[in-house]
Amino acid sequence: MNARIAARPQLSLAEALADLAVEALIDEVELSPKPALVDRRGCGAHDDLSLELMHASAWSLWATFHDMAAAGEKAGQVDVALRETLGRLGRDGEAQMLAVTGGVNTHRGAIWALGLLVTAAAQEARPMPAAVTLRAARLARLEDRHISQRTPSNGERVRQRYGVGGARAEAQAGFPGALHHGLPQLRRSRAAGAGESHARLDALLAIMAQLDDTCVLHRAGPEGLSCMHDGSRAVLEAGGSASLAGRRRLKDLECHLLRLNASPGGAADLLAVTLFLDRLEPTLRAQIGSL
Ligand SMILES: CC(C)(COP(=O)(O)OP(=O)(O)OC[C@H]1O[C@@H](n2cnc3c(N)ncnc32)[C@H](O)[C@@H]1O)[C@@H](O)C(=O)NCCC(=O)NCCS
Ligand SMILES: Nc1ncnc2c1ncn2[C@@H]1O[C@H](COP(=O)(O)OP(=O)(O)OP(=O)(O)O)[C@@H](O)[C@H]1O
Repeated sequence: MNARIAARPQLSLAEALADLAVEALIDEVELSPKPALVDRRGCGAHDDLSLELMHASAWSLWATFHDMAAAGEKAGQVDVALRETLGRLGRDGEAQMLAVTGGVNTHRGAIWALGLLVTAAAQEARPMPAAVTLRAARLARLEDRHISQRTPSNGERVRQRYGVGGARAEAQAGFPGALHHGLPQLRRSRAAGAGESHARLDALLAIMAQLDDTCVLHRAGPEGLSCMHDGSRAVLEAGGSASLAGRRRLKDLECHLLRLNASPGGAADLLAVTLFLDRLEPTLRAQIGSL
């Protein structure tokens, strides 16, 4: 069981879920190396992000995740009223994040994905990954009437230009990048004897090998996306990040992504989702006890 959680035996369900979400974000950013992303070595392809900023941003989101989970628990079911409450909490969370980071987007995609998932998890008697992602998808498919007509986001521009789905479609489909790629690879690599960091890195690569990541498309177009897909697949096919051949290919992949200024931020968010889903049921069973 997780030490931080174990030290607080009286957690409510919403508190335990907020802890899990923040912890998934911290573990994602701390994982090193990660190709062209912020990690303990540096800021990857980003000149406006740092490890410290990512930590401060993750911690600042605890209350947002808590309130989303509490809203899910109170509502008890998926409906438009809950979707609109989440929209409001998500926009407030984004504003809080931007206040902490001085206007830099550190975790917009993560607020969206983990926000839906903590809310869904709060409603599941037995929060197994497939059930929680399905419920989160049902929430994501509902329309929020209060979404304002803001200036198009980077994701919106890229979706229109290249006809890809992005963060919204990934959630509406039940997070296949995490459920069908990240999580199975994490568990396969562990079962094959890889250390935990290598297993997590392999999970990230399995996500990167297939995701239409709008962060990459926005910064480096289709060339960047193909480089990410092909390069990640090459590492896994060479034996994964724990093998020498895999590590050589990982180095090539990072050089290539950095040259293109491409950063797989969407894949990083889905790694956080993968870590969240991996721990969800066992942690809540140990922590809340009533599952
Ligand atoms: C859906 C969101 C992420 C906006 O997405 P959009 O693509 O328009 O914007 P933007 O480019 O700013 O952010 C997208 C982010 O998603 C991540 N991402 C990119 N590609 C993908 C992908 N294929 N799959 C998953 N995540 C991705 C990246 O981190 C990226 O930075 C979200 O910010 C939103 O709609 N918020 C409104 C408030 C709301 O309803 N909140 C609900 C909280 S649960
Ligand atoms: N370790 C990480 N390193 C970099 N980005 C990450 C990391 N973890 C998650 N991300 C995600 O990547 C996104 C940031 O990417 P990016 O800076 O490309 O977005 P942007 O603000 O839309 O675009 P840009 O800064 O290129 O104009 C965040 O929404 C965040 O959720």
